[in-house]
Amino acid sequence: MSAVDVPKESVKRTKALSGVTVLAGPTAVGKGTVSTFIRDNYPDVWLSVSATTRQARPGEQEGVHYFFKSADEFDSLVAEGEFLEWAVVHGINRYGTLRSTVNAAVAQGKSVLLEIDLQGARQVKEAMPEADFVFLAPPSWDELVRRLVGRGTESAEEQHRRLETAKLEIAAAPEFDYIIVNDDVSRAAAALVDLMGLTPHHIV
Ligand SMILES: Nc1nc2c(ncn2[C@@H]2O[C@H](COP(=O)(O)OP(=O)(O)O)[C@@H](O)[C@H]2O)c(=O)[nH]1
Ligand SMILES: Nc1ncnc2c1ncn2[C@@H]1O[C@H](COP(=O)(O)OP(=O)(O)O)[C@@H](O)[C@H]1O
Repeated sequence: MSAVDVPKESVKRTKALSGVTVLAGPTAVGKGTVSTFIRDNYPDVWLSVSATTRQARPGEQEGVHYFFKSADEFDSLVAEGEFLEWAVVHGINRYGTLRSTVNAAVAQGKSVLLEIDLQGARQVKEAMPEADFVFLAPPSWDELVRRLVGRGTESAEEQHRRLETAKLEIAAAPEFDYIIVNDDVSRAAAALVDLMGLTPHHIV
């Protein structure tokens, strides 16, 4: 796998705060890790809980990590227009953001964060162009490969497939308003929270 150039950090605000921030980025860059860190350390951020057809993993709770749905339940939600966006991610499972939960949080003045994939980010951009779009980038291509391999949750074949997708996702970085490099989880989380107009406190 040949190395590809990764984008540099760019967090200078270029548009008005909208209350909705979309975080996307390539596989294994640390989207889940940064989101979990934010959920645990920044209660002022309202982290959207997605619906998914994938199986719950040990320790995952309904309504905290995801709303777990059967394929039929997911179909009904799609048919009823309940999704702000949804996509098939990594070829198998469907994931989507429920319109009602996001709208309710926005109406209450919450700072909403959606951690979704690139296909979903593009759909939100169509529906809510005023939202803030943040791309989470790896410090380097080699580090992204190390994180994917180090996580050890995919077969070698699946890792290869995800890295091919990651190249396309990295090429889409210019579609985003801001870029945060996930070099250090607490620093990247603080940069994101700062961008969302909230006070990033320092955790020792
Ligand atoms: N489009 C979209 N993607 C989502 C949503 N929720 C999660 N994802 C993406 O789905 C992918 C898989 O997430 P997850 O099931 O946690 O698996 P893991 O990232 O492989 O541990 C990640 O790329 C997430 O960004 C959503 O509501 N919509
Ligand atoms: N800033 C970081 N430095 C080093 N390792 C990281 C960092 N952020 C995440 N990781 C590790 O990289 C791997 C992929 O992170 P994960 O959150 O699962 O990625 P994603 O949700 O984007 O697929 C995990 O093993 C995680 O512990």
